[in-house]
Amino acid sequence: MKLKVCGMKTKDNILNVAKLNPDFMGFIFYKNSPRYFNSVIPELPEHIKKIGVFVDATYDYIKGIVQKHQLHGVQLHGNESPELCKQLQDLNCTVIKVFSIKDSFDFNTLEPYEDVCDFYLFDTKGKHPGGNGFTFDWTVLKNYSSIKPFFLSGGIGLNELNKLLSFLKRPEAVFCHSLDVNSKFETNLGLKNIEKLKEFKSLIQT
Ligand SMILES: O=C(O)c1ccccc1NCC(=O)[C@H](O)[C@H](O)COP(=O)(O)O
Repeated sequence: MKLKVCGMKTKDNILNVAKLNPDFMGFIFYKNSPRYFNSVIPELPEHIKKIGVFVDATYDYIKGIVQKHQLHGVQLHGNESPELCKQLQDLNCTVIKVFSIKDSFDFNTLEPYEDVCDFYLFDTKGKHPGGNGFTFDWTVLKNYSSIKPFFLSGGIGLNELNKLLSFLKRPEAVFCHSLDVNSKFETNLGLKNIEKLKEFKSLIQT
């Protein structure tokens, strides 16, 4: 199972997380987030994909950030249109379209995005567009009707491990490509706990 660590902020912490070799690292380019990234991403090993997180940003803003930080992909947390996703794919960017779930979800909503994004990411619907820190009912994914690989996100931490490992054995997890973690591994906003991440990574990869 692949791992994305999201909401990175400071140089030392970014470099320490990078030593764990996650598959993706996420940087939030949404000014209202306490994890807003407004700095320079230090050089990372090529195999760690740099993902920019946006909420209802314009094409020009996203394109500017992608070019400035040499991002591999974008993660879209707002009401971005399929047309915008297509434009971003044409930039040679991996597009991860986020859908937030509370108690239920109409998977027909995904249909217009099928051909214009590379991954879906299922997060928990809460007060904020992301980083809410609690899980949604993963059994909702029993109705997942696509074959597109998805990221599972929202409140995932070490305490969720047993539930997570049993979810990953279920048929509805067959297209689960990566786990996305954030606030449950923080010592402070944007600052990740390396030991906890190391433990989590080893447990999801055994
Ligand atoms: O984390 C944020 O502050 C944030 C704000 C606005 C949009 C997205 C944001 N985070 C994106 C992520 O990928 C998070 O990892 C995801 O929402 C799960 O977060 P958490 O529930 O804290 O594990």
